[in-house]
Amino acid sequence: MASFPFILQVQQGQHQVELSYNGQHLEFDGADFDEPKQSSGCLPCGPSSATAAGRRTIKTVEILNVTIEDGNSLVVAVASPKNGPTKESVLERLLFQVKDMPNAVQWQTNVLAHVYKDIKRGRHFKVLINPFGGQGHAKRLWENTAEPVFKAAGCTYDLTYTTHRYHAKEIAKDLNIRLYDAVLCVSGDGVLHEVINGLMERPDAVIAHKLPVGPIPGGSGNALSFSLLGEDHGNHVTNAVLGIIKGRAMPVDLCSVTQGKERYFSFVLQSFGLVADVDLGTEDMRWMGEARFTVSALGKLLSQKTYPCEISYIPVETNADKLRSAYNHHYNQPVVWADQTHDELDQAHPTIVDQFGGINAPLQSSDGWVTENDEVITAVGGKLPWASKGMMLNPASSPNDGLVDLLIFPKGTGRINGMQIMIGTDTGEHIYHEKVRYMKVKAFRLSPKGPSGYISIDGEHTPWAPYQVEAHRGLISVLSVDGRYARSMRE
Ligand SMILES: Nc1ncnc2c1ncn2[C@@H]1O[C@H](COP(=O)(O)OP(=O)(O)OP(=O)(O)O)[C@@H](O)[C@H]1O
Repeated sequence: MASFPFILQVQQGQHQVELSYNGQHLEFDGADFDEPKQSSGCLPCGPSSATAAGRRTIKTVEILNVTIEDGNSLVVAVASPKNGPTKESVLERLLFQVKDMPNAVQWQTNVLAHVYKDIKRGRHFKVLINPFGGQGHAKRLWENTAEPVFKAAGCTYDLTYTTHRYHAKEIAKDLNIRLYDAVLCVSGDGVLHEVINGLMERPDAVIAHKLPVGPIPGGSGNALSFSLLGEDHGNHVTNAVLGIIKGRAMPVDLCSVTQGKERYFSFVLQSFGLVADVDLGTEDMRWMGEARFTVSALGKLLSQKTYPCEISYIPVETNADKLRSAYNHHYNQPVVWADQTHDELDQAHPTIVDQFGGINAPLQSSDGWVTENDEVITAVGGKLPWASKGMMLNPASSPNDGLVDLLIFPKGTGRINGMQIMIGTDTGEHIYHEKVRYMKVKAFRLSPKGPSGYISIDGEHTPWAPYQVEAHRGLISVLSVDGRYARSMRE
């Protein structure tokens, strides 16, 4: 391979421009990005970030494609942060006139080989769109924002609009997985939950569970998207698409949830009490978008309603400061990708066996179970830091530590403490509040004692009956550029 920097002289109208790629950045020297013609064909129109000297720098991860078009145009397609407070990425097509075609073709080949060094270029996706997710904007988000970015990157796809509940699950169960590099859901977490459960229920789950998934935020909560992209970018469609095009398969744990004779796989939250009420009891507030969760949670915290239950768990760490140290230690370790690790499901172990026996097995004292009979405001197990925008319930969550985060707001919290805790969930600081219990557990079992109420598994309404949860390491993979979730705990 040629050595860095790869340099190409091109023309941009009257300007002579030098394109220089050094393996980390692409630098444009002499370009004038202020003229609208330079972003012709961009969807949406690209921002200007030219400096006085006509220099501009684009990171490798932001480069989608380099194409030669109309015989003598070199087009560099990028998705980079726009100027302004949100720093949301936007698609731009930067257009130059080629002066020396053989050199331009060589430059294109060298740059693309490096930009897509560890990742397949021109991936083919199965795309599922829930036209009714969130506030019903998923179709528009796909057509106006996501699709142009995939096209610019040379990706292709088969598209299906979900027409009914469980449609995504049916599709995942029947999908010819060999055709696709990933399944993408333009939806909330509910459709992703269906896809994951569809893949896990297949007779060939041993192979199917390896098909990566990718969220494109089109629901109300978008917990996976926020966890991947962070508080500021979780709702940004172009950022999500960039992560899908340039990401690698990151191993992500699934929780096995057993209830009666059923088993579900959960990747977001298993909630009881207030959080389940907020999740499932606010359908009539869907018009509010993600604000429905905050508004409803506030009302319910003020009411101080409690829910009797028995909770058993196998604790691993119950101290919030120690959880933060462990989080930071782990966060600084090198990333491990799905193709560099083994999970529990392989030809030698073709089914997932719950180490702690599931809901119908007696609790073994040798496993270290602790049991509490009490009333709680809410008890939530989970595997993702963010539950929605401004609601970081499980800040110590890790994609693949093989453990479940368990959060309990006990009875008697009081309104003032309740308000402080609620404010704390914005940044995850609630876990340090004296009235909050937050821990890592190997498994937990929750038996509701009240007459009726909500239990939510990833936003799905499940029966009012005892359930048991344990995590299984790296059972699915999610496309990610960073190989870890966005930072959710302070250093
Ligand atoms: N065409 C459809 N008609 C009715 N329901 C649908 C349709 N397509 C999907 N669904 C159901 O909608 C549910 C919620 O979908 P989704 O997760 O996309 O949105 P959401 O609930 O707004 O988002 P979030 O889970 O982030 O809160 C899914 O469980 C799915 O079964």
